[in-house]
Amino acid sequence: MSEPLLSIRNLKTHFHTDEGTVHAVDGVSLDVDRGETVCVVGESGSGKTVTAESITRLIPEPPGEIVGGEVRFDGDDVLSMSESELEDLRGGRIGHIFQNPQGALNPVYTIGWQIREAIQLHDDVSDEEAHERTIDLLDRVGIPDATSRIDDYPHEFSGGMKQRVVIAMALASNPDLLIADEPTTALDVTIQMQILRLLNQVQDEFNTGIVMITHDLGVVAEVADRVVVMYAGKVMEQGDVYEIFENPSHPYTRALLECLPGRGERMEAIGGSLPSTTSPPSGCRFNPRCPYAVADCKKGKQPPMHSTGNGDHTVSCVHYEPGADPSVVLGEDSSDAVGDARADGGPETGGDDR
Ligand SMILES: Nc1ncnc2c1ncn2[C@@H]1O[C@H](COP(=O)(O)OP(=O)(O)OP(=O)(O)O)[C@@H](O)[C@H]1O
Ligand code: NI
Repeated sequence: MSEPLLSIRNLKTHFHTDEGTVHAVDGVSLDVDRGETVCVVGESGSGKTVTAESITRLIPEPPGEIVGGEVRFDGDDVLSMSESELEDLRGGRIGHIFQNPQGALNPVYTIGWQIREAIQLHDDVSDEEAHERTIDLLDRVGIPDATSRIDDYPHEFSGGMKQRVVIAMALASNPDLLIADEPTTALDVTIQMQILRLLNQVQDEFNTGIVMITHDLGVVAEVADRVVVMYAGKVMEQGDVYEIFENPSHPYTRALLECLPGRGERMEAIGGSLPSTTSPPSGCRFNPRCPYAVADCKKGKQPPMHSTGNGDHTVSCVHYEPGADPSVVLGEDSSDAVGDARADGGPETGGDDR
């Protein structure tokens, strides 16, 4: 198989604060292929944004510092790039869409001017051609009457239309990778769906890789090919979107899914709160809140990623260690299927062969 478009290995990003060192991202690995959407999910404060911003080194340094790991984009080592190489990458081959379109647009310039700037920053084209492409981009992101709206200022657009403008800017350089951090959170549900569909169309057309950060599992179900579940700076579980929804394996993922309306019986949020980021618990980060925690979960490091036996679905939990019994987490119903798949002797065999 060819190399992924984006490959993050064991990334560690810390913040040096008066209260101590914040381990915001603590050994995260993930891959994104061309044309693939990878959703990064997890509660507030789990390190999703810091992971995304570390990719093109957007985190404020200081207090932030990438203290370890590797980020490769199309084979290039991003963490060793010079500032000018990084500037070429940002808004060039990698486009960013942030949560709040307000912050991404400059209120004193027309949106046409801002998109033309984004085009000409990376492409040596005439004003006339940049103008044509601006209209084309606005058309493509579904802004009606683009020719006349090009001279409007950001405040003349609604929230949904502003986010479309931001997406047009991110697309100005025909990026290979889009990083979208909660791109629809500030928008109402109908607009949200339109924006997600738009990103999907762009992806189909240009084979763009997308990293989508969200804590909305409805969005995940809508757009994700693969899902990475983060908790307290660590990856708890990752795999194909169907696997994550059908066979959620980490107790944390299962708790997250049970919070989805219409899924489990429990609709309340997960009990307890995120551990201290400056002195996280030993063992699995989730152990203080985990109903299945045993002595092994409380010592040493975060467990390695163990295969669930289904494709590339992996989970950082001692109950999935080779030889362990995941039915502790999964309950009786699921023990057959998982035991069979793992082929290391589940308690009962000969159940239905799904
Ligand atoms: N500039 C900073 N200085 C100190 N700590 C920071 C800074 N930026 C982020 N952090 C800390 O890093 C951790 C991860 O934050 P991050 O913003 O990545 O979370 P998130 O998963 O994106 O949450 P949300 O869903 O709320 O956006 C948090 O504990 C946060 O307080
Ligand atoms: Ni965030």
